[in-house]
Amino acid sequence: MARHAQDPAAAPQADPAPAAAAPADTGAVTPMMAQYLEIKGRYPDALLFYRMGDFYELFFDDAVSAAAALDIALTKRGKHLGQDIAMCGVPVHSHENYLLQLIRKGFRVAVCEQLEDPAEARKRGSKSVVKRDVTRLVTPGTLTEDALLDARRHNYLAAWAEIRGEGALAWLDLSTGDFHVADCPRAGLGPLLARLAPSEVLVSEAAEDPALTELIEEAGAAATPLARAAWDSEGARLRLETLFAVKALDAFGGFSRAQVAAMGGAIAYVELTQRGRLPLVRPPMAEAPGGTMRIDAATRRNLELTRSMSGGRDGSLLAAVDRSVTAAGARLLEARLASPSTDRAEIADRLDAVAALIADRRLAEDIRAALRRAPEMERALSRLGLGRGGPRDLAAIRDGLAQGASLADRLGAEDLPPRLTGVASALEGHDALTERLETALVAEPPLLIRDGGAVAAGLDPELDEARELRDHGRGVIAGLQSGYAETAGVNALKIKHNNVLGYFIETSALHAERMLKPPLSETFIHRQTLANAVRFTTVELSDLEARILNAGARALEAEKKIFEALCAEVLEAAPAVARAAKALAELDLAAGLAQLAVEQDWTRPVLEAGRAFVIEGGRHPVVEQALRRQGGQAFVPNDCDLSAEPGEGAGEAGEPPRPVWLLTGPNMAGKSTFLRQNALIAVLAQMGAYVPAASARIGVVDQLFSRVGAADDLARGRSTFMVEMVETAAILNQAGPGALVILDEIGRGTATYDGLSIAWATLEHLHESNRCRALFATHYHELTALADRLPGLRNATMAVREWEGDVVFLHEVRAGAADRSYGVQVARLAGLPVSVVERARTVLEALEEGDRQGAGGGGARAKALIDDLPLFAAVPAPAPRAPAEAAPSKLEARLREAAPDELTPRAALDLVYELRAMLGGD
Ligand SMILES: Nc1ncnc2c1ncn2[C@@H]1O[C@H](COP(=O)(O)OP(=O)(O)OP(=O)(O)O)[C@@H](O)[C@H]1O
Repeated sequence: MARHAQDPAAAPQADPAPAAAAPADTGAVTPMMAQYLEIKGRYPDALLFYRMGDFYELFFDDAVSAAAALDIALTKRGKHLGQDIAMCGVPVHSHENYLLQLIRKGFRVAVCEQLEDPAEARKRGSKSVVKRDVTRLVTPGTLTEDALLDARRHNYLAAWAEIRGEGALAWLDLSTGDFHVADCPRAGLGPLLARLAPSEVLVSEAAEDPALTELIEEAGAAATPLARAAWDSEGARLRLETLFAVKALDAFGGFSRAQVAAMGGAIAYVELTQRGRLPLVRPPMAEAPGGTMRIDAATRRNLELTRSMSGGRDGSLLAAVDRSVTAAGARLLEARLASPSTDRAEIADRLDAVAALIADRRLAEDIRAALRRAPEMERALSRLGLGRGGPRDLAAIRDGLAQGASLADRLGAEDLPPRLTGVASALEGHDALTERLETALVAEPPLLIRDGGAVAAGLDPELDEARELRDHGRGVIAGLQSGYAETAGVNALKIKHNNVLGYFIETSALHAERMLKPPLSETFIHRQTLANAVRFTTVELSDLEARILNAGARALEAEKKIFEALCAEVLEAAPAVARAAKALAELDLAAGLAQLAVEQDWTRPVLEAGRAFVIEGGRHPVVEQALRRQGGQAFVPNDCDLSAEPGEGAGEAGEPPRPVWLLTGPNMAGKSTFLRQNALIAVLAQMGAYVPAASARIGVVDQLFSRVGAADDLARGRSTFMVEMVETAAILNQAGPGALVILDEIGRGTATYDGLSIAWATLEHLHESNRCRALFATHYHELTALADRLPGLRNATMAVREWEGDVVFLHEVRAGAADRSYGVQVARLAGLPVSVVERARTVLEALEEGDRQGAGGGGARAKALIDDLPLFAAVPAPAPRAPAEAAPSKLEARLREAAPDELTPRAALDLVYELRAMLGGD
């Protein structure tokens, strides 16, 4: 629990609390309160952490909000303009935890520090206030502390700009320096945010667009408006050129005005929050349009790419494929998985690296062993860049580079594909810096430089001497004592210490005689004569004393100087160090994917130019691993061929392509699993991983869509069915020929016939208009008849066997259509009461019988059955629906619009014929 700075001991060095010295009700404002209000006035949207000695204090409304959010005591202190001042505080030494809680709850925090020693302030007069100012504005997107970050995830700050209808998104991880930008029209913002999952998104204040804010918040990020001036593309260009110390930004490639504005907005915000300290940002990388597979938010959720449905990492594809041993490797894996490539050369390059490490298992093992010992360099470097680093960050760079160098040696001896030779060369050439850090730092330095003991012995004679004095002052004095005894020829001479004189030389009155006379009196200076002892000092002794007293502070000063010099040297080499850090991440990723492929028996996919999609023996990576963990049934592999162009498929030459599969089969038979596994195989293949299949041949997928009969989205006030339809509409409007679409039980959220009709029309649209590769699972068996009419449609079904009235799932996908649903059997497996299952079975039989007899008969029969059974007969019949609720039939509508008075006999007869025809039948 945070204590409160109310007792004077808690804030020994601080000046009086804001109102403590204020006459309680005169309304006068103390100088300190004036300072507080002035600073707070500049940060109206943030909680102000106002430093007072060992505490950060919060006042007024800030205190009320923070005390509630942190569950700490809220107190009162003094008055301001006649009102009590609310106050609460958190200790400086443990403030990070509180900071994190506040940021998670959506607050921003301005950290206001004391910029001078309180003693300095006192020199200006007893009433003067310690100088203070905000040194940092802490927001979700600008965190750099390890304690506040998830090591295995990026923490992106994104900025979206729009100039004359052209949009762009820039994203920056301040904790690693990664900086990217891409064209991003408003319509593409949702999917891109879903991919990046930034924690904060900056938009122009001028936009004032609630829909935009809603979109950002839906992506789980905080939306932060930024003044219009920050986005001006010319100002932004200058800001970027200054940051990267280049004459023209073009040095990094051509950027559109919107891209420059977005990048400039992000950097302006960083400058604002870091109070002018320029972070170590890597030169921006522009993402080529269409360079990655487009996957929207709903698809990501559905396929559980990086998060499972329940929101955590467990159960996601990411968790199932992560074999990385470093945090940077894990971050790279997530970034790749979230944005599979569409560039075949790039994919092949990545796969070559994985293949090489599968071929040489020894090498892969050695790499992983070395990486386990390599500390996090990216975040250490970024903290050093922001002046927030410590000795341990330097040690991380030292050890990371050292591991890198030994890895480079190991890799250099092998014949490797380009990506791995590139890694090796990025890891070479840091020897001078590594050696420098090795000689300068102790093996395990402390977290903070002010703790002392970071710099190794033997580096700096001045530091060594100061430490010697600090730690062994007594020994040095003892050495001096024996020297003096010899010089004076007085064995009984002692060096002693008291609080009045400090160190002094003491001898008996008898021996003192000689020392009071020349030549000894030139060395020994008389200080005090007591009854039977005389005390002396020497210039050397008082000098030594002063040095012993200051030794601790001097040692620390010397360490700080060396630390700063080392930081400067590391920052000088920052771009190369950052490249080495990236290279280690790349190596970790490749070695992890190789490990995964070997361990899970995965295969290298073949990426093609056309629209093939031939998977043999495909498996679902997450379900398969879950089944294996449970130790029960093995996963049943299944083939899939959605190839869309003649000659691409696995079948006989001349067989027409059937890119759309309609999958039927009972509940629980494995339809959803099959659908998803094929999408996941495409994602894995294009991120550059091996895939869970016996073989896979895939024409690059540029858009991936997946929809499941949706869950309610009550937060947005949409019903299940509405969500499902909105999402389906998005697919039908967007999916192009390169898309892969997965639709699971579309239409199930409404009445049977409406659902069936919608599913029907959707399937036809996919086949006729979108002409993409698609998998469509349904319970509407009626749809299977479409295979006769749509040449690109193939019926497939999940095989089951019936055994003693129960259904046994074989999990095999076969050609053809399911004959029935087995829903009742599945209900029985699920443990529905026997009476209910039996009743359901009877009702089902009646309905099926009715169906065979024609539409009306079934209903009548079911009604008769219901009447038969007391259980159901006891339930009162539902009240008849109000006529207004029922939509008028065509017949009724036609009749209603007829005006009898105006009809000629002939027209009336025609109307009768017309109505009779509408009625249908014989
Ligand atoms: N190929 C397979 N091999 C082994 N087990 C499988 C396979 N496919 C699915 N299963 C098992 O069957 C369970 C149900 O699968 P899934 O949810 O895909 O069925 P479904 O047909 O979509 O069901 P519903 O229609 O009720 O949604 C899975 O959780 C898994 O345990």
